[in-house]
Amino acid sequence: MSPNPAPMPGSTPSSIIRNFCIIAHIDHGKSTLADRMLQLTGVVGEREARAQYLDRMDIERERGITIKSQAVRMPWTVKDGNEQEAEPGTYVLNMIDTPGHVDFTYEVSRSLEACEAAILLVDAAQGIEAQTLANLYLAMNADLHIIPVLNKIDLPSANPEKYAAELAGLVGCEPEEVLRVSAKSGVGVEELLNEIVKQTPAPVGDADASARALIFDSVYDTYRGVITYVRVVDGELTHRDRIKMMSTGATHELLELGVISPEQVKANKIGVGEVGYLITGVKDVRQSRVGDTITTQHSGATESLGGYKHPNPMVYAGLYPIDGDQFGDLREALEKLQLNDAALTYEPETSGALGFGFRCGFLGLLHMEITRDRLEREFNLDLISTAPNVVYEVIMEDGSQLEVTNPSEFPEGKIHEILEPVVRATILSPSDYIGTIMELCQQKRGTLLGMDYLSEDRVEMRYTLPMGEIVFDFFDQLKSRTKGYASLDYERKGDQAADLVKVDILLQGEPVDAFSAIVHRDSAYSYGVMMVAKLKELIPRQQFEVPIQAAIGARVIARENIRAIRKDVLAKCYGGDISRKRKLLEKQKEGKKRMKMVGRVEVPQEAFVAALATSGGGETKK
Ligand SMILES: Nc1nc2c(ncn2[C@@H]2O[C@H](COP(=O)(O)OP(=O)(O)OP(=O)(O)O)[C@@H](O)[C@H]2O)c(=O)[nH]1
Repeated sequence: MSPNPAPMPGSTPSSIIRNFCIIAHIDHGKSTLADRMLQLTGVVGEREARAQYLDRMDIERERGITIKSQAVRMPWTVKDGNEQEAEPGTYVLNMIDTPGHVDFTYEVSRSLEACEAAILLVDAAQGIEAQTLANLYLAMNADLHIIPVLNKIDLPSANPEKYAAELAGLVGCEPEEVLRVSAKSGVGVEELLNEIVKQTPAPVGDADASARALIFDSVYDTYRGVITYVRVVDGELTHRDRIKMMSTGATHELLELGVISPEQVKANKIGVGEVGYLITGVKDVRQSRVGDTITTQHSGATESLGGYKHPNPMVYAGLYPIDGDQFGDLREALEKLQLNDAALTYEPETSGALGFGFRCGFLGLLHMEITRDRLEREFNLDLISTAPNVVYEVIMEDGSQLEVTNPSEFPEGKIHEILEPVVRATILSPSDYIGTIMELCQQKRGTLLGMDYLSEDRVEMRYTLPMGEIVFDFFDQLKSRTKGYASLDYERKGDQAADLVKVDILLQGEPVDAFSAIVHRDSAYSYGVMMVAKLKELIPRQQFEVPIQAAIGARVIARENIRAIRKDVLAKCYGGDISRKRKLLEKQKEGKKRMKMVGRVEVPQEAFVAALATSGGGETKK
C-alpha cells in the first residue's frame, strides 16, 4: 500500500498523472501483467486478486481474450532511489486496457489516443508477432512513447537475449534498455512501474478551456445504463453538468462520474489528463460512441478532438434458429446485445431452406464468432449461421450502383464492374515456411508487397489480399501449413475490381438460397463441385431421383444425382411385433418434423447444418 494518500479525482495536477496502455500479441501476458500491477499498487488486495481482473465478461475469461477495454486508476509511490529513477512521490497511473484482436483495431486506436505511453509487451519465449507489430504501428501513429518489455522471463524456454535484440531493433533502442519481467511471479514489475513514471510524459491540456473529453469505450450495464469511459483532454467535467456529444449534438445530464480503482469511485469532477467514467442514463451504447468527443452544452468547445469513425460492419452472415420457434427469442437477444455493441447490425431475412432469421453485420470473423457464442450461451439459443461474406459494390452497365451484403441480392442484369474489399495483411513466421505461405497467398489471389527478415530465422511478409478470401478458411490454412507458428494481422485497404460470380446450388432445379455464394470466377468450379459432392453425402435418398447442381446463372457447372429408393421403414421387421412397427413409424414421423422441403425434396435440417458448418467461415481463435 502507498504511504501517501492517493490524490483525489478532479484535483490531481496533471504533472503527476501518467496515462499508459499495454499492447501485446494475444497471449503474451497483457492481462496477467495488468493484474500484477493492480496488486503491487494495492488497488486489488492479495485475497480478492482473482485471475484476470480486467477481463470482466465470462466469455473473455474463458477464451482468455480481451474484448472490451477498461481503465484503472492506480496510485504509485516512487520511493527515494538513485538519480536514475523518477522523482520520489505519489503518482496517479491510469492503465487503459486495449483489446488485442484485429477486429477491434478501431477500439484499440481510441484507447491509444487516451494515453501518452505504451508498454510494448513481448513474450520472451516467442518474440515479436504480427499483432505486436500492428499495435506498435498504431501506437507510433498516435505519437506514444514506447516502453519495450519482455515478459515470461521465468520460462525455461525464454530467450531474452535474442528477443531483447529483436525488440531493440524494432523500436530503436539499446537491448539493455528493454525491461525484463515475469508478470506471473512479479519479478521486475516494480521497476517497470517506476519506469512508467519516469518515461511517460505527463498529459498536456488547457485546464481553463471548454471541456473536451474523448470517449474510448462505452459499455451497457443492466442496472445503470451506459457507462462511458473518457479521457479529459481540456477543461473539466462536473457532476450535474449538461454534456453534449459532438458528433450528434445530443445532450444529456451527467448523473454520475468518477474513476475506476478497481471498482467505480464517485467524484465531483474530473479534470485535465484524467481518465474516468460517466453515467447519463442513456440505454444504448450507440448514443455514446467510441471516438466521439464530449463537451459541455453551455460554453462548450466548438472543435471536436477528431478521429471519430462510424463502425462499419465488414463481414455479414445469416443467423437462424435451428428451432423456428426461437425466432422471437433470437430477435430479443440481438436487441440486448446491440445495447452493448455499437458495431453489431441485424435485420430480419427469410431463407427458403432455413426459415426466418437475421442478416447480421460484424466487424470481422472473431466478432462474429463471439456474438454467436454469446447468443447461444447467454440466451440459450441453437443457431445455424450461413457462410460469412464481405460487402461488394456492384456497378451496373446503366451506371447504377448497389451494395451487396448477401449473395441473394446479387443482381441478375448486365454488370459493368464488381468491387471487392481488400486488406493489407502482415504475416510473421519462421522462415522455413516462406514457400508454403507464398503458395497459400497466391491461391487466395494475394499480391506480395514485401518481405523482411526480423532475425535470421523469422520473416515478416506483407501482402494485399481480397478480404473475401480471408473470411473463408485462410487463417486455418495458414496455421496448419506453419504448424501454428505464423501469425496474421490485417487492415482494410480500399477496394479492387474483381471477376466475381454468384454460384447457386440447386436441388431438383430449385435453388437453395443458404448455399449461394459469391466467389471468384476461378474458384467457382471448385466451390460448385465441393458443395454438390457434400450434399450428395448428406441428403438421404428419396423416392425419386434428385439432381444436385451448381450453376452460375443458367449455366450448370457441376452435377451429382441422388438415386431414387422406395423407402419402406417396415420392410426390415416383416412379421415382427406390432409395437416395434409402431415405434418405427413414430420415429419416422419425428424425423419428418425436422425435414425442410426444398421443392419436392425433403432435406433434414442436419444436412444444412453440416454443409454450412464446413463450407468456409474458418475459425479465428488463436
Ligand atoms: N510462465 C509465465 N507465464 C505467463 C506470464 N505472464 C502470463 N503468462 C501466461 O500466459 C498466458 C496468457 O496470458 P494472458 O495474460 O491471458 O495474455 P493476454 O496477452 O492478456 O491475452 P489476451 O487477453 O488474449 O490478449 C496465461 O496462461 C498466463 O498465465 C509469465 O510471466 N510467465
